[in-house]
Amino acid sequence: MKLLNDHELEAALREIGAKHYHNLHPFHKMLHSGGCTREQVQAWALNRYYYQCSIPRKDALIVGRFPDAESRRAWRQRLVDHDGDAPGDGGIARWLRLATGVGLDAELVESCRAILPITRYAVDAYVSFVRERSLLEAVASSLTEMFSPTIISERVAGMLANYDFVDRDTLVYFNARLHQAPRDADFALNYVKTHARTVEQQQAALGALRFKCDLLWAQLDALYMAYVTPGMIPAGAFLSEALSLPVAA
Ligand SMILES: O=C(O)c1cc(C(=O)O)c2c(n1)C(=O)C(=O)c1cc(C(=O)O)[nH]c1-2
Repeated sequence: MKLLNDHELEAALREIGAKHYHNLHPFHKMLHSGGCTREQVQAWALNRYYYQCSIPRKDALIVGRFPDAESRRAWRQRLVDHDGDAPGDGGIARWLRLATGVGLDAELVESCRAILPITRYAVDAYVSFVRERSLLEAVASSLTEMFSPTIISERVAGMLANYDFVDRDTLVYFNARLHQAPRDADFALNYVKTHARTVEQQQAALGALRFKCDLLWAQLDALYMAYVTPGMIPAGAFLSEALSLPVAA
C-alpha cells in the first residue's frame, strides 16, 4: 500500500463506487425498468423511509464533531435539507409524499414498524459508524453521494415511464437532491483529500466508503429476499398479514 496523491485517492474512491454502488443491484434494475409490482415499489418506499429519517441523525453527529465553525456551517445545511425549517418541509416530508403517492398509509410509514429487520440493522449501523469511527471515516462514508445523481436520474426517468401510479409530484423528493448531492459530495471529497494524509488514513477513508456501499446494498438484498423471492416476508413486516404467507416464527 502506498501513499496516494489527491488524484489517485479520488480515482480509488470512484472505483469503489463503480464496483459496489447500489445502482448495480438487481432490485434497483427491476425498480427502474418497470419490473416491480406496485407492492414491491411500496415496500421499497416504506423501507427507505427509515434511511431517510436516520440521515439527519447521523449528520447531527457529524456537525457535533467538527472543531471549526466553517465545517459545521457547511454540514448543518444537510440537516435543513432533510428536516426542513418547519413541519411538512424538507426531504423527510417529501419522502413521505413519495410513500403516500404510491399508495401507502402515512401513519404506517412514519411508525417504521413494518420495515424489514435488515433495513433496521443496516441503517442503525450507519448511525453507529458515524458516532464511533474517526471524523475522517464519518465524512468519507457520505461519499456515496458522488454517485447518486446518476442513479436518481435513471430512477426518475424509469419510474415515470414505467409505472402509471407514479407521477412527477410523487418523485419531487429527487428534484432537490440533484443539486444538494453534488454540493455535499464536493465538500466531503475536499475534506477527505485534505485530511487523509497517511496511508492508514487513506485506507480508512476507502474502507468507510466500501462499508457504506455495503450497507446500501444490504438494504436491497433484504427487499429482494422478502418481496421478490416468494415466501420470505418476516412476521410483522409490510404485507406479511395481507398475503398470509408462511412467516418466520
Ligand atoms: O437515491 C439514492 O440512491 C440515494 C443514495 C444515497 C447514498 O448514496 O447514500 C443518498 C440519497 N439517495 C439521498 O437521497 C440522500 O439524502 C442521502 C444522504 C446520504 C448520506 O450518506 O449522507 N446519502 C444519500
